[in-house]
Amino acid sequence: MRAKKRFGQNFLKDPFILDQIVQVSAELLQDQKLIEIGVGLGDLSERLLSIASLTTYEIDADLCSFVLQKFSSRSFANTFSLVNCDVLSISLGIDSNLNLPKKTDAKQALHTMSDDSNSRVESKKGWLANEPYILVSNLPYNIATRIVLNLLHDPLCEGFVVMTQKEVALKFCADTLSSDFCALSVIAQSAGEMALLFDVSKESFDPMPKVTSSVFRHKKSTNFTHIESGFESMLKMAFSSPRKKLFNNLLPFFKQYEQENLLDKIFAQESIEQSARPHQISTQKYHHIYNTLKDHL
Ligand SMILES: C[S@@+](CC[C@H](N)C(=O)[O-])C[C@H]1O[C@@H](n2cnc3c(N)ncnc32)[C@H](O)[C@@H]1O
Repeated sequence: MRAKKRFGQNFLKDPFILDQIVQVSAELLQDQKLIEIGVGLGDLSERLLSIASLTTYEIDADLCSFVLQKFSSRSFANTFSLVNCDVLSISLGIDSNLNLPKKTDAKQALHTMSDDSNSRVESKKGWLANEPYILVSNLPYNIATRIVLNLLHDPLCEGFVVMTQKEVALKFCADTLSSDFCALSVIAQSAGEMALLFDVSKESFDPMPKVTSSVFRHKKSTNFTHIESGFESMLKMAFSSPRKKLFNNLLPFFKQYEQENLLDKIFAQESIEQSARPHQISTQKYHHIYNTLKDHL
């Protein structure tokens, strides 16, 4: 079976790494549904079936036929469902975009976005299942960031174990003060607990990718509340020039709500130095900044 580059097909062949992924997944899994993105040649799916029933989403019809044929002669203790579709065509039902609200009706936009998000959480519709689930995947690298963001936003995704390029994993798992700390790290920490687990060398795959990969784990916080798109818009501005002062990056965001004076007060109240850079501020402080702005509108 020839790998298709456009679908990010780098198949994980190292049995030791495959077993390690299954082991950390088993530790995370309780009674949730188990879901995988990308069946590939079925090596990870086959091992995951030893711990639970599994639903796998796969875009490539050729791989679906190959794996169904391969599995036809085996009997698994658990049930396997293979869904041939593009996961990104499945509606998230939650607004995860990082676009700024329109300047003309900025105040209205900020309120509308938070109102919408509350009602969405209550609707109990998830991205990849309508019941609590854990996702395990060696992700297609070209869409890995989008997939991880979707999982972080989905209240029904209670956790995941994924492999991405190391560079992406470092961003999602970075802590304040690290040079990798960015908007993705703040979003990840807002949703729950992240842990960078281990690196995987290029040689573990066929075909070999150009870069090293890393496996990381997320556990959704038990008191998870929806991550508002207004908060994400603020983060986008905060990290727009990562080496510049946070104050200057945030000023245009506050200006559009006619609250530039409030930014000074928040910095004083939160004991944030005017010279602070975006990566030096904790996730908690970013929430305080956003909530104080919202309280003033
Ligand atoms: C990096 S490979 C991993 C395959 C296998 N799980 C493994 O570990 O070897 C990524 C898999 O995701 C599939 N894929 C790529 N884009 C997808 C999409 N948008 N929706 C569903 N599956 C996708 C690819 O066809 C491929 O099988």
